[in-house]
Amino acid sequence: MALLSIRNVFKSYFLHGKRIDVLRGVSLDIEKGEMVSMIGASGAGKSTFLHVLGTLDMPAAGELFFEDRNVFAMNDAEIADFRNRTIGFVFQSHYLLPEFTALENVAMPALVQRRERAPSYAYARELLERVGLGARVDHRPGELSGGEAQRVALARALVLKPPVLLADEPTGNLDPVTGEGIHQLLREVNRDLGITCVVVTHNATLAESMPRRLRLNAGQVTEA
Ligand SMILES: Nc1ncnc2c1ncn2[C@@H]1O[C@H](COP(=O)(O)OP(=O)(O)OP(=O)(O)O)[C@@H](O)[C@H]1O
Repeated sequence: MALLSIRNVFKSYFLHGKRIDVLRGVSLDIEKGEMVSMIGASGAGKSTFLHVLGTLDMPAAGELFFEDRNVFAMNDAEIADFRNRTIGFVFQSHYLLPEFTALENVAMPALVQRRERAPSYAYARELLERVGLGARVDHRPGELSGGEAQRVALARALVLKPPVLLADEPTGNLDPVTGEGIHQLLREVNRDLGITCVVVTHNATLAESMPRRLRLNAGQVTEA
């Protein structure tokens, strides 16, 4: 059984009386432990796809299964709980809280969503060491480089130990060398922690380095 299975998903936007059909019957299986890249032209719908896959947005039609669980059939509270337990997100912007340290930012989801205290700090510190920031735990976001801030965001996305990580242009704001460092970390997260990763990227070289490559075009997802 696939870890994630999307079935016949449709999603349109309506703006100023016009309808944009972004996802037009997308079906896709992602197996546990896969490392998948997704490319596609600007505006093709990659972010839309990732948001639907991550339950941040609901489609007009279609199904999402996580193992044998029918996710879109759940109520809102169940979907939110599913998302918190299952999916880590990294976006193009890091969205770190400026008044908190790197350590506090990474621990935040565990503090807020799981109401933990000590264990989350220990694991948050371990994750910051894993992303090479053991010496920056007390820095606030304004005291970090762009690449370092994105590494903190990656550590934060992992603190609840999600089985799935979705990354939307995680290197879009970074220079190529720093971006490659983030992709390397994503590969390590996939290999060492066994986390299933889907990475949307404009960088064709990085996309091609992933074991499985998808393309979003004309509302359809195909193997690239
Ligand atoms: N909230 C919205 N309301 C109306 N149209 C939207 C909305 N969000 C996205 N769109 C449109 O839907 C299409 C797909 O957008 P999406 O952000 O998913 O594309 P993308 O492939 O991620 O693009 P990019 O690579 O430029 O980030 C675009 O044409 C966009 O203008």
